[in-house]
Amino acid sequence: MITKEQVLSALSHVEEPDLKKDLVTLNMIEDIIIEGNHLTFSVVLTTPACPLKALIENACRNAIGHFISKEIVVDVKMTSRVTTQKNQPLSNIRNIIVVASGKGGVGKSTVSTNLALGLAKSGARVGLIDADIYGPSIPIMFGLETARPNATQTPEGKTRIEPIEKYGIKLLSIGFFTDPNQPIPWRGPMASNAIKQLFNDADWGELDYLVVDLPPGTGDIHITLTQTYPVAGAVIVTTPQNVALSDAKKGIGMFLMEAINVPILGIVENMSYFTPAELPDNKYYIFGEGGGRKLAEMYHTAFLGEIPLVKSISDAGDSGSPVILDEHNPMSAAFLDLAERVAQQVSIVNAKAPAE
Ligand SMILES: Nc1ncnc2c1ncn2[C@@H]1O[C@H](COP(=O)(O)OP(=O)(O)OP(=O)(O)O)[C@@H](O)[C@H]1O
Repeated sequence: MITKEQVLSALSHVEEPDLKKDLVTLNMIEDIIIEGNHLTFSVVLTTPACPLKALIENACRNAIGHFISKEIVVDVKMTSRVTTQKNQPLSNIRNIIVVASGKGGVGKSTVSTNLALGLAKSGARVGLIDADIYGPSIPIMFGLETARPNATQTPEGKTRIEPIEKYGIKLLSIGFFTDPNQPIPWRGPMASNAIKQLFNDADWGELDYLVVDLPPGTGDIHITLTQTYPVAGAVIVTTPQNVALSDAKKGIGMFLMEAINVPILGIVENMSYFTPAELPDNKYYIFGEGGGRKLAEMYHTAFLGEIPLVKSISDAGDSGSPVILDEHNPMSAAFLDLAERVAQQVSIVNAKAPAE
């Protein structure tokens, strides 16, 4: 008969590749049940979107086989408990991820949308805030142009806004509160207050990740947000052109300023190459090649992936059904990979700076 101690001792040889410690030291092993030669245990990952799930499961099986006996029937349950970012004042929201770009029109909203849905697809509880006061595009991308969230008054006279739920996530856009045909000349404090309301007055419930689609560039919203609600990290979206890369550097520089101090989770290069639908294996690097990857290397941050320029992404965005929802489209897997890489980086940042 094997013992729990033997199991823990065997699993202490399995390292979590990102966190660089063994699973037992990281308290990731739970619910060990031994019945004859049948062993069951759970591995509690730091995110359901862990890209190393299969690898860790395999390593656990091998460790039991190698250090105890190959005769044991091993049943590993891969579960997760999402870690919380440092100093998060909103107790119900574990991690705020901002999506930013230096330049406009590079695909920030497309990435935010598919990232949020990708995280939800892996099993996480996800919210999405469209804080792009200059051109909120999330309502169109979700087919919610005419939606208006319910707002109620609490007995204390406070407004409670109910985020709209669609495709398994909760969302709010600054666009739900404005007339799309009536441009608003946002002044600094007014914009900052409107954004704060989306955080403070909304009934988000419990969230593992709140993704925030920021306006392009660097401005009041970025400063208000990062100073009022510490964020877990920023995802920077760029296209391969030099003009976009140079603006992306300014965006990164802002997050790294001492007064702002937001970790960069990584760089996504959007519209990396063009692939015609009828020739899916052909890649045309029309805007140059490798710029996003070089930028990531320059700032010692993760390169989160290349997303090609394909008509289906644009069509999906326009039709209110984001491309990640279409499992037959290869772009669905590409965005799911992206979501896993982002979740992985959040876990790494949290492990380096555990909540106080
Ligand atoms: N990889 C892609 N392939 C094809 N079209 C794309 C791709 N990424 C984004 N688009 C399209 O490009 C347009 C701009 O994208 P999006 O709104 O996501 O950019 P943005 O950076 O958020 O813009 P803004 O500066 O307005 O905030 C949209 O029509 C979108 O569907």
